[in-house]
Amino acid sequence: MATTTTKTKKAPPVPPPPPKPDELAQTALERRRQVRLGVGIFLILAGVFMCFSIISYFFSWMSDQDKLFGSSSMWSFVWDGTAQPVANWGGRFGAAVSHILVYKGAGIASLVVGMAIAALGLHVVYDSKVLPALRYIRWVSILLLLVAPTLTYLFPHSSFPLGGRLGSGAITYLNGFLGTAGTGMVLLATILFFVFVIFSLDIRPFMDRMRARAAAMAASVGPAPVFNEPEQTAEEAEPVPAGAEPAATMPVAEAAAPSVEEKQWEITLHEGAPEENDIQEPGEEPQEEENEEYLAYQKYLEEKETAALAARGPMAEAELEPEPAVGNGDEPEFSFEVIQQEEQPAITHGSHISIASNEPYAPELDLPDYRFPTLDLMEDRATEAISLDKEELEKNKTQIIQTLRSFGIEIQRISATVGPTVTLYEIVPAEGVRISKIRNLEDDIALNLSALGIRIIAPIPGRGTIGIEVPNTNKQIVSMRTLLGSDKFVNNKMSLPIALGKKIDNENYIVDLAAMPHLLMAGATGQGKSVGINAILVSLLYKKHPSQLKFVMVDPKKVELSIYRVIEKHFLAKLPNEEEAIITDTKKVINTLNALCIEMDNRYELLKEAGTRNIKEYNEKFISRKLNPERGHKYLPFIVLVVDEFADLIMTAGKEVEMPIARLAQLARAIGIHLIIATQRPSVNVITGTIKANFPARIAFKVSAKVDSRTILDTGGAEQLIGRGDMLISYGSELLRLQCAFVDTPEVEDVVNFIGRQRGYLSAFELPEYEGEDGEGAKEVDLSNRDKLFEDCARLVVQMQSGSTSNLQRRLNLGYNRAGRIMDQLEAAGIVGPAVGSKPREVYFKTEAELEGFLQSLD
Ligand SMILES: Nc1ncnc2c1ncn2[C@@H]1O[C@H](COP(=O)(O)OP(=O)(O)OP(=O)(O)O)[C@@H](O)[C@H]1O
Repeated sequence: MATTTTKTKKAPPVPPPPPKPDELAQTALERRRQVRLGVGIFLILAGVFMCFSIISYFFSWMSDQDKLFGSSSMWSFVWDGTAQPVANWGGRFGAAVSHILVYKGAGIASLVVGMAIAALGLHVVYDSKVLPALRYIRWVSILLLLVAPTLTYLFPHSSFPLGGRLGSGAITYLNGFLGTAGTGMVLLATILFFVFVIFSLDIRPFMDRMRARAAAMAASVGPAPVFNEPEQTAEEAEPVPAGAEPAATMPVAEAAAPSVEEKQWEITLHEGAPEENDIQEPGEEPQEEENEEYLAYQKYLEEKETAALAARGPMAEAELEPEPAVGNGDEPEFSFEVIQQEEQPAITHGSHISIASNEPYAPELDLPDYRFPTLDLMEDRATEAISLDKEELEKNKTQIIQTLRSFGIEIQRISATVGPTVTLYEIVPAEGVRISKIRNLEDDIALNLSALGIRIIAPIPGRGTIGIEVPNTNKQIVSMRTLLGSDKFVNNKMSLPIALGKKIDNENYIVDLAAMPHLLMAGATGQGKSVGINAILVSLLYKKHPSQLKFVMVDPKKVELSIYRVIEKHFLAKLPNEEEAIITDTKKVINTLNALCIEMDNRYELLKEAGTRNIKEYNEKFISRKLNPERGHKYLPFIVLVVDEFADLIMTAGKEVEMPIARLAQLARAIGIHLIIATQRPSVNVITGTIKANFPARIAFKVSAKVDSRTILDTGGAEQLIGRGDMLISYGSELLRLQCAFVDTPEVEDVVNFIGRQRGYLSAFELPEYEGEDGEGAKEVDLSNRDKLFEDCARLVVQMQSGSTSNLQRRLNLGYNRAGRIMDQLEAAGIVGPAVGSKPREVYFKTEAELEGFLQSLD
């Protein structure tokens, strides 16, 4: 059987494929990395070895030097295996290296050579640029050249070669050339030169400060400055209107934003149906007019702004028109902006006052570049104007006539005024109908008309008619922008104009807070208080320059006013050393209120000295440079204290808050401190008699019960409001229904950010320091100079066993400050304990007999 063997043919060995070019590159890269690593580690070890050897040279140099000098050459010393062992930690090689570097080289300073080599090794390991090597060489050389001669110069007789040959050689040469003193000076000058170069020091600010101090000292002994009689009237110095540039660059009249033609929408219902033409749709023509003028005005502002930016150079223009971000295929777009902050000198309040000039003083020059917020920051709500429903008017009119007839009241005439949220039907009753009859039927009429929030005004003061207010089905939002752009707002001469809203006849309601002079706002939660506060604050921000107005903000709810934080350096005031300008902590509120009381007293002193009766007269005198700043006179900005949620403060701090508030409310009007206090709890223990007596202007938003309305306004009506900014304001003898202007939080944010982005003062306006009663920085009380009523107060306190300042005030008819002073004296005498929050102080004497004995011992 034949066998067949199949020989499998061996395949020839396949050569490995040639490496691809990028693989080659990769390998070369890897090899380079490894070489670098090796060299780097070598350098690090060499540097460390060198340092070790040099350090040990300090201790071993004497014995090793003998052995080294005993050898025929350095070379044979290092390589001679039979030579005696050396003490250097680096062995013979280390001893030889350090001998060369220290003894023959630069002494101790040679250490930097070892350190530099190790550092260079680190750079090589981490693959940094080689350039640092050159930098190292430069700095090492400088150090060696400086340190070696200096050490030799300072320790010329040291046995150790501190400066090495380099040091001794240099000093010997310099001593011969300049003498010892000259050498010292050259060394000092060289060291100073390098210190200034290395640390980039600049002595010019120091020199400037010294010069300024010298000038101030010279001025204080020089002649007093001359204060000129004014040529300009106070009116010319009036504040700049909203939206306008400061008066220095643009006259007030020119700067005025366009006025809005006020329109009243009145229909008169003659014998039934209203005439077509009687009704004018709100917001059509006037709105257009306003827009046109407004746009022109905006264009003017923009042009001005562009010109100003152009004047500031190319960087500023870049801010105006940022380069578009360039996107590339599917890569995400990436753009960045570098905001260059111009270095500006710090501005403090009244900082430009020392300008020697005959010109009237202009407080705005503190921040001459300040731009008022522009109207475009406010949302345009013109489209939200109502379309008046004639059917609704007709229906309501018929119902009113029929209801009154069913109660036996005939009417002569009825007319309607359509407001933003309610329509006022004015009725003239038939002859012989007594108004008291209608007033008595108020509830029944309201029930029959069965509309929510009906309010009857019988009679309308000064009109002799009876008013019935009926809410509109479609309510109009009152646009803040319209109010701020209105002629009445822009061109008024009020000190603190606030645009509150629109009256029922659509007239803009703009009043002067300075004349009010304080404002109390109350209403149930969610009815528009915060919007109202924002409307007031925004109005003031549109009208006042940061030098003319400061706010003290108290916000126990912590969220409502925090938005205004960004204008701290422009418009806010706070206690010295206080971090937060918006106060949320009750204890700090008490201190701030008391600080405001001190500010008030200080201002009264200034007014008295100036012989003026109020802040307006005082500032006018100051502006016309009739008051000397060196005698403490200064321009006084208005201060507006805003408290959002007063109830919270009263609940936690009670009298401690109520007393300074009442004091401020009573007295602060003349010196330009005004209060705006809001609460959602209109109860009698929050809005107390004292508070009410001092707040003649009060606003009520919708409340839940008539009693609350009475607490706020002393009359009912607020319970019938319809919410969402519908409000009643009691001011003077008037009680008006208003629709509050609407300003949304993002709009407020835009306004404050617009201001906050601008250059402000160095810090917030500082109120006077107030030391709390609780002993932090305890006041020094002089018991030898006790108040006349000290003993009476002591007896009263012991009788009542309660150390309460307000008790002293009430019982002995004392002022707040005096009662506080006496209480401090009682504490210093050890009759009462320290204050603990709002609680009365502890009385240490239990009986009057005990006290009498103590009082005699005091005498
Ligand atoms: N003038 C207004 N015009 C239109 N809507 C308003 C107006 N005022 C308030 N509103 C509406 O009512 C809501 C609540 O208003 P706001 O926050 O001012 O109430 P509030 O009384 O401050 O409430 P709280 O006491 O809880 O803070 C607003 O979000 C807004 O929708």
